[in-house]
Amino acid sequence: MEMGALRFDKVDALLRQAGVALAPPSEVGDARYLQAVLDALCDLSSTDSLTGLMNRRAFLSVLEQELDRVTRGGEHALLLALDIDHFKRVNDRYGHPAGDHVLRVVTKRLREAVRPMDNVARIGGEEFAVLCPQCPPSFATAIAQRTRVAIESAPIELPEHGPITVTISVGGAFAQPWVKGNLSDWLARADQQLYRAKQEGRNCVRLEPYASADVSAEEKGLLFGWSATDEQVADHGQSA
Ligand SMILES: Nc1nc2c(ncn2[C@@H]2O[C@H](COP(=O)(O)OP(=O)(O)OP(=O)(O)O)[C@@H](O)[C@H]2O)c(=O)[nH]1
Repeated sequence: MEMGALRFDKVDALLRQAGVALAPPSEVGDARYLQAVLDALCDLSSTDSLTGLMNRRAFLSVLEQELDRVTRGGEHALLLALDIDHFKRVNDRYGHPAGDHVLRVVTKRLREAVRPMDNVARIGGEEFAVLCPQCPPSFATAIAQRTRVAIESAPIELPEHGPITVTISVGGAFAQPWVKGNLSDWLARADQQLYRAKQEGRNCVRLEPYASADVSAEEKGLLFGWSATDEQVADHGQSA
């Protein structure tokens, strides 16, 4: 392929604007340059530019993979939906830049409040989500409360305006092993709990009640076409 036949003016401008500097093809060769452009565009299209978090599109893709893993017999996964309380008032009182500052501080605190393996994303204006893989339901309340407390526990210092108290409401829902899950259903269930948290006073956590799924070997076979031998292999794999 002739590099001269491709137009790079728009992509160059976009990457420069995003602060991405790539070595030119004359230095690294055509193939490596093209790969670097593709990688940079992938990063841009999956990142929220204000907070640096994964955006909704990228998060849905991660969630889909996790659902698949859990459905095939992994451990439970917890999805948290988190929303800043009365965020409109922050914008209205202190201005949009102050609101943006709050979004960045909330991001930092959420990242610090969860495990490195958990995925934090910004999925809407003032709405965040956290995916906690391998999360036994008995840990869920503590994890969700940790995120809530991380935001409430210290005021956020607004440049030019001083400290304000910010709180979040948190809703959570599980993906269960051996249950064929559905992405939009999982999101909707977490959102339902978030709605409950808002209705029941804000600055609180509401998790869906956990129902254990006892799935027989026969049902697993029907769901995934597994044989008893497959299952023995999988069980040995897990306990090793
Ligand atoms: N500063 C800033 N504000 C944003 C951004 N995205 C969305 N918003 C604002 O987020 C606010 C959301 O307001 P509402 O949906 O009414 O929710 P709320 O005021 O947080 O109220 P509750 O969620 O019911 O507690 C609106 O004022 C949006 O303009 C952003 O990127 N930056």
